[in-house]
Amino acid sequence: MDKPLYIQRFRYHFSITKLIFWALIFIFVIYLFFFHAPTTSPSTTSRRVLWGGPDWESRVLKSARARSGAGGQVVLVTGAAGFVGTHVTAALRRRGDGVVGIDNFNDYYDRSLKRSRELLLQRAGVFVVEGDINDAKLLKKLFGLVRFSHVMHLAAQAGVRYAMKNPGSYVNANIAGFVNLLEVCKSANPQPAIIWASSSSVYGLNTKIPFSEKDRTDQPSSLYAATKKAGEEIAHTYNHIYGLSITGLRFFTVYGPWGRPDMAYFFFTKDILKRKTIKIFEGPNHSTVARDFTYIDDIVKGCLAALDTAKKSTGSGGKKKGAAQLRVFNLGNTSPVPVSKLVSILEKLLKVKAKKVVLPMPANGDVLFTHANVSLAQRELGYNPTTDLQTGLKKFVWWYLDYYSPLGKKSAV
Ligand SMILES: O=C(O)[C@H]1O[C@H](OP(=O)(O)OP(=O)(O)OC[C@H]2O[C@@H](n3ccc(=O)[nH]c3=O)[C@H](O)[C@@H]2O)[C@H](O)[C@@H](O)[C@@H]1O
Repeated sequence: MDKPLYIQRFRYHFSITKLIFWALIFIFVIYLFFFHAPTTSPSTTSRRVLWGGPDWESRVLKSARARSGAGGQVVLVTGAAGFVGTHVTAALRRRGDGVVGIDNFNDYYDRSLKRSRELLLQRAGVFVVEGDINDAKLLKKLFGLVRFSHVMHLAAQAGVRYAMKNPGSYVNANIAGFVNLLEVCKSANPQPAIIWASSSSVYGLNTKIPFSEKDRTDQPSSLYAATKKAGEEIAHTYNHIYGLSITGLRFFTVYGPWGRPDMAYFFFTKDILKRKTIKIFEGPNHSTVARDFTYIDDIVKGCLAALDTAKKSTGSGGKKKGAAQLRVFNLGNTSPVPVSKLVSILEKLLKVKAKKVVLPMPANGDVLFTHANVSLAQRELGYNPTTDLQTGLKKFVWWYLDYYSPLGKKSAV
């Protein structure tokens, strides 16, 4: 039997109201999800309060204290829980410099490895502040507490191929973050001298070998390289306007213990041990792809020599007082090795035959080869790399097997 008309109307209106109500709830949830969810981008700071307070300040001050009798240098190391950052920080500490680290512990790769490196530095008496170089307040606070003589700027979004997946993280860390840091450095009193990590990737499509600092660097083949090249130009500007002393170091495929899991030598090791197939890229017409693999200890020596030979910045409080030092150096190994050779060394060290497939190099920003001419660094820094790939990989593999063994260092953290 048909219901009376007023009941039908009531039901009709009621269901429309219900529909509108749920639609509004749905829109609100979507809004919350997209605009208020904590960001997971690797290079952004989380919303947790990570710094400040008397205890935090006393840890910073303690870490910044140089050992008596040492050079009295006080260094802020950015990216201190990173691969190169950890090694450089530990070396500075060993020789008695005051060192404070800063790292945002982003999730670009396994955070627990970064925490293990932090623990290593903590045991050596270095405090790594958790924070982002884009946080101007934090940087100003640090410079308000400590008269840093140097900044070793190693924080970056690294990796050539990942730039196609997350371009924004490169702009955020390598450009915005660098500018933010330089802004704080230029206003500091005294202004620190800055040493920072550029990259061999700035040589891009350059075919003149070996790569020399005088060669062209205006043909980057990845966004990563473009942001590093931009960093070199930005360094020029801050040197020119504000009298900041700045040294850029072009690292060539750095490898070694405590390395980065996103790099080929690292994940090849992992995959070979797991009997997973690895991909080896080759160039056009089956040409070899090669890298000037450089061992971490050689890079550390280059970084410390750059710091020790850096002249003081000339400005103060944001004003330039005279011309300041501006340098760029290649830090490589001077002997490129084909990726296929890297794999055969790993096979011998791991005593496992790799399952491999050879593929044409995808258009992913990689270059075919790198080869450093380091004569400038030799002359000015006394830089002289001494570790060949076989020796360096042996040390890496020892570390890897120990760290990832059930009873290894990893389980101690
Ligand atoms: O020297 C540099 O400037 C750069 O060195 C490395 O970049 P890359 O040399 O590309 O190092 P890997 O990513 O470890 O690649 C090494 C070689 O292995 C090759 N590869 C990589 C991945 C893969 O699956 N198969 C493969 O054959 C690459 O094409 C490359 O020739 C670092 O990842 C960069 O952050 C750094 O700035």
